[in-house]
Amino acid sequence: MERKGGNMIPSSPSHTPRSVEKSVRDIRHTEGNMSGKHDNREKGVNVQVVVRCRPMNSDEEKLHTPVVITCNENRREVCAIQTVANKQIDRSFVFDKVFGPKSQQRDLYHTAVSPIVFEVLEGYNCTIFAYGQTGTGKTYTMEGGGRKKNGEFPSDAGVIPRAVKQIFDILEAQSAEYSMKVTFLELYNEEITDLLAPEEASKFPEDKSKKPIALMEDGKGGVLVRGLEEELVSTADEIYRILEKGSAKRRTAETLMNKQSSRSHSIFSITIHIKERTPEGEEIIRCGKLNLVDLAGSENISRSGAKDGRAREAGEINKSLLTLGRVINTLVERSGHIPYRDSKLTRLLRDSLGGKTKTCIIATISPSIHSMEETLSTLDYAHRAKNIKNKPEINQKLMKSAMMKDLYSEIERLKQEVYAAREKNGIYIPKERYLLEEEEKKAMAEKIERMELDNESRGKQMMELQELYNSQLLITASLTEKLEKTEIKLQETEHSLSDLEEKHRQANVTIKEKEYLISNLLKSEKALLERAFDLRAELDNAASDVSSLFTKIERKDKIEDENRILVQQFQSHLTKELDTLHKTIAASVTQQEQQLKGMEEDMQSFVSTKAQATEELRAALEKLRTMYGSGIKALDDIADELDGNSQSTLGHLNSQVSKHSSALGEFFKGIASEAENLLKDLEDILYSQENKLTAYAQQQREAHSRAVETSRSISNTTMNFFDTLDMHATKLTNIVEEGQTVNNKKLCELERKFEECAANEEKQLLEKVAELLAVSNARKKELVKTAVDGLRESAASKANRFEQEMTTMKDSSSCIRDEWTSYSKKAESHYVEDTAAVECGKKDLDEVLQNCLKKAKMGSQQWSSAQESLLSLEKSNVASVEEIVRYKKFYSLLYGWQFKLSTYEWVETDQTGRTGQMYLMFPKVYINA
Ligand SMILES: Nc1ncnc2c1ncn2[C@@H]1O[C@H](COP(=O)(O)OP(=O)(O)OP(=O)(O)O)[C@@H](O)[C@H]1O
Repeated sequence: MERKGGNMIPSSPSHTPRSVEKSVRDIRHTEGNMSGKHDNREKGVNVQVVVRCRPMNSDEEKLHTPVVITCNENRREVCAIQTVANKQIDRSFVFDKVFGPKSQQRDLYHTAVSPIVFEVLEGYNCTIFAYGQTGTGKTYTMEGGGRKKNGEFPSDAGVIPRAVKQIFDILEAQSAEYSMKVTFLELYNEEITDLLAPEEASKFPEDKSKKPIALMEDGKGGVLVRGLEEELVSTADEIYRILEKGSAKRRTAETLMNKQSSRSHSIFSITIHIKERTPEGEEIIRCGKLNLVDLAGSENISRSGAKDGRAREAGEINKSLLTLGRVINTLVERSGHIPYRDSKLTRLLRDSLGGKTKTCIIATISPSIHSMEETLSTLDYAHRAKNIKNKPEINQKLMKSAMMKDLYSEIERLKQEVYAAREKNGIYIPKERYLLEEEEKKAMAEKIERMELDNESRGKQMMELQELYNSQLLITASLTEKLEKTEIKLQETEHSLSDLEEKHRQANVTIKEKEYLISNLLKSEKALLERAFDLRAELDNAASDVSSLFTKIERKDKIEDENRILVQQFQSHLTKELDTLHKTIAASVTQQEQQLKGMEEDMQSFVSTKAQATEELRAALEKLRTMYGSGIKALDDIADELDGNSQSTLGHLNSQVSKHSSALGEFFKGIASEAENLLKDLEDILYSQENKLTAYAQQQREAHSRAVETSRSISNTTMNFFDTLDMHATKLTNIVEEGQTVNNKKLCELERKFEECAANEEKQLLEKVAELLAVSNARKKELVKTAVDGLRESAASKANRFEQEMTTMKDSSSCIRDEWTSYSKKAESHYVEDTAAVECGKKDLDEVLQNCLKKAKMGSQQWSSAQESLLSLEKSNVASVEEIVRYKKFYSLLYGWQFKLSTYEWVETDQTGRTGQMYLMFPKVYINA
């Protein structure tokens, strides 16, 4: 097979001005206008963003550095576990592809890069960026491990060698005619260096291995890298050689983070030209380009530890990266002007960011907690970049004949240049270098002129100085004399100097001591200041404590007010209750009085009835007496008559006597029944009186017991109320006491703390400071003390007032209680007395009644016995009269009848002590024998 790459005419559509001019000049036969691709061009294709997390390195593993990044390749998610203020905040990001720490170079390449390579071979321009913090594996991902000694393809080979190998493999498999060339440049401090340029003496002696390359606008919005070396490659091995060559030239600076960290951006470009044949048999060239960009570390420059000389370097790296960020932001936000021109990096990659190129960004991150900040910023950056839209277009295919024609004319032009140079028998110098040298020459001539003028003025100065020298010699002679004198003096002075030196040394020692003291003082001042701040914070705390105390006091006041209101309510309630009690008692007293009055009236009416009955009894007795008198008289008359007419009227007498005797018997019967009725009435009256009295006594007892019950219940309620009041008062006192103790404790604590602090500080400070501090402490102490005292006083006065109030309340309540107790005692004693008096009265009355009854019974018995005796007497009389009439007719004249009345006296004493008398007279009949 013919070595296709070698047969191809090298052409670079973008790296050299010539090739670009050519490509623009050519009439292009455009392919790839298929509808899908056309759509992509219209809508735009998002930049593909891939995240790769490196594994923990040996140092991190040794130190057991915590892992804060987790990668979920299936869900294409990266999760950052962040702890802010003891709270775990997880942030997750989703990307087009995610590769975890265990991912292999091969996996990443096949999943993310291989499809891009196919697109390159289709004729697209594609760019792969590696973006991330230093040491996260950008270079590892792009370049990978070194080539193995036996020439094998290593397993850790990166994207670049794999891409080249894949391209070769595909093209070989297609047996296509192609050529592949690579360029490798570095952007460092905004300067472009060709990493593939041959080693040659440069006009920059400080960096011989590199020559600066300019960026040029092509006038059509594109950028050209002028004079960039392009190397033709035909095997993967060649790629390694080129990479090694380029890497050796890359500038690396040792930072604190990664000893091999790259501080420059590198762009490795592969351009492929593939020869094709049209159906018409015409040869055309398909062109694709792959840019592989390894950006500089994205970390914060201050953290990387770069110093002094690297400041510019850092600035420039940042300039490129910052501009890249700004370009991405502007593209994402679609906010007007895109600042491509602000840095060389963005100028070079312009087409890859929002242009016709297909772009993929590989963001590399570290899983370590120490890189958390940078990792998050990388993830944010990459996530934002996902929204960039490019409008990829297939490069126009060149016709081989047109290309050949162009190349021939180019060769012709170059030939003419060489010829012209040869004709002049000299060395051909490019115009720019000539102009530069001319300028240098001019500058040199000006410099020489300036130096001549300078020389002249220096000669004049020399003359002046000679004169001055002569005069100075004279002066020196006089001065030598003086010197001698001075030397003597000097010796003296030396002595004193040594003294002084000694003193100086001592002074130095003193100064050192003082310096030490001053530094100590400064330290103490600083400590003091810190302490002052602490104190201020503590004072603030104390103030807040005091304010909380005030709030507590206010709360206490409020409670006191509420208590006062409660006491007032209680007072009014008590007054009301007392009023009601007073009224009840008054009502009961009036009721009792009324009952007593009623009783008195009843008694009076009873007494008057009794008096009346007695009167009636007396009148009846009087009547009886007169009746007896008249009866006796009539008997006397009869006896007289009998005496006178005994003889004549003996028979008549007999009948008359029997008549009289029956009349007398009836009369006695009537009197007896009357007396019996009278006595019965008396008895009834007395019984009814007794019943009434019993009922009244019962009523009185019930009323009294009711009154006593009411009084007792009121007393109990009042007692309970007093107990509740007492309990509340005790509770309140306890609360106040507790509050006071807490206040006292806090205040004591504050005082103690303050005194401790002050004592500690006093010890630490020097005398002067101690004095000042003492003064300020005293002032502060006084302030605090006055504040504390004031607080204490106010708290104590409030507590005193409260206690006073409580005592007054207690006093008044105990006074009321005493009064109440004495009143209830009095009422009870009155009740007892009244009950006793009533009982006594009732007893007396009972006794009187019993006496009355007894006497009435006795009266009635006597009356009935008198009646019986009278009747029996009457019968015996009748019998005797009959006897006399019958058997002793003669002797009757000799004997006379004699009646005598025996009197019964009944004395009674009533309640008032008055005595009344009742007389009952019974006739006694004696027969004078
Ligand atoms: N995925 C990975 N697997 C194994 N080792 C890795 C991986 N990624 C990075 N490393 C190792 O980490 C170290 C640093 O990687 P590398 O030099 O590629 O970082 P970098 O991002 O390119 O740094 P700089 O910005 O300084 O160029 C290297 O020793 C590399 O071998």
